Amino acid sequence: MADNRRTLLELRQVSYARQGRMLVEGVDLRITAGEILTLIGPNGAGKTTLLKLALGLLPPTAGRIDRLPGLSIGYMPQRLHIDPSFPLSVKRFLHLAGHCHPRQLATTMAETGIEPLAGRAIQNLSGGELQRVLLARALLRNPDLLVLDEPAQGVDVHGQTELYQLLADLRQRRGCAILMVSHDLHLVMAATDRVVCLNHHVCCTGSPESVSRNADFLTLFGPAAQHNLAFFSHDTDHHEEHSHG
Ligand SMILES: Nc1ncnc2c1ncn2[C@@H]1O[C@H](COP(=O)(O)OP(=O)(O)OP(=O)(O)O)[C@@H](O)[C@H]1O
Repeated sequence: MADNRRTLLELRQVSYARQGRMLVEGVDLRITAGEILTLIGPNGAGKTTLLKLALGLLPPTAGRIDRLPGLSIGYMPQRLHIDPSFPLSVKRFLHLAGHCHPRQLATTMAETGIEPLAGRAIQNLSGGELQRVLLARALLRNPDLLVLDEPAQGVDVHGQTELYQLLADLRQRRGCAILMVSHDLHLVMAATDRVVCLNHHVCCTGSPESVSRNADFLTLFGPAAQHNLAFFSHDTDHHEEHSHG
């Protein structure tokens, strides 16, 4: 991607209300080409709702959302309903979802390390295996922006580290931006350029270091945040080398 500072997506004062409840309130958010931006926040804070607004799956109640014309987005949802009575191999699932060239399918499966799963029934995959298949599906769109809703859910601790490393590699190799929701605070802090802490409204935003020191962040996450800081300090130098600021 030639211009790494190009704005891909911008939300201005975006709100979303449902049944009289304000789920997202006055959010400003800008995603530029090639950056990794992570949304954190407690359960029910509106993170998934905000992703759906950004994707255009929900219409905002107020505010405006601008997407770069022709922007290609790959979305990995938090949940996927698969009919257990309709056996479907991983390869067929990806083929149906991707409408892509067999060579592109093979490359993407290699990139995400799921070749050994090709013939397995999608219904029988473990949580971590399924997450990689869903990531591959999102990549088949050749996205400028990958949107991932809790990509590491159901993945064990070792697998989580690998998954975040894979995301960093994908960004490096493909130059795509990544917007993701995560609860794995300490892992995310090392694997992201910018953090947005959401509790319906944006509580704080900035580099991982600045957010992890922010009073609102510490209030929201309490002891978990302190724990996180201990982990994060190990990774700070490493992260700084790759930071986009
Ligand atoms: N279709 C809907 N109708 C009514 N309320 C909804 C709907 N979808 C979500 N909500 C509510 O909106 C709030 C925010 O939900 P959302 O899924 O965006 O939160 P989240 O931050 O992603 O949570 P989690 O971390 O638990 O996944 C929750 O209280 C949820 O119950």
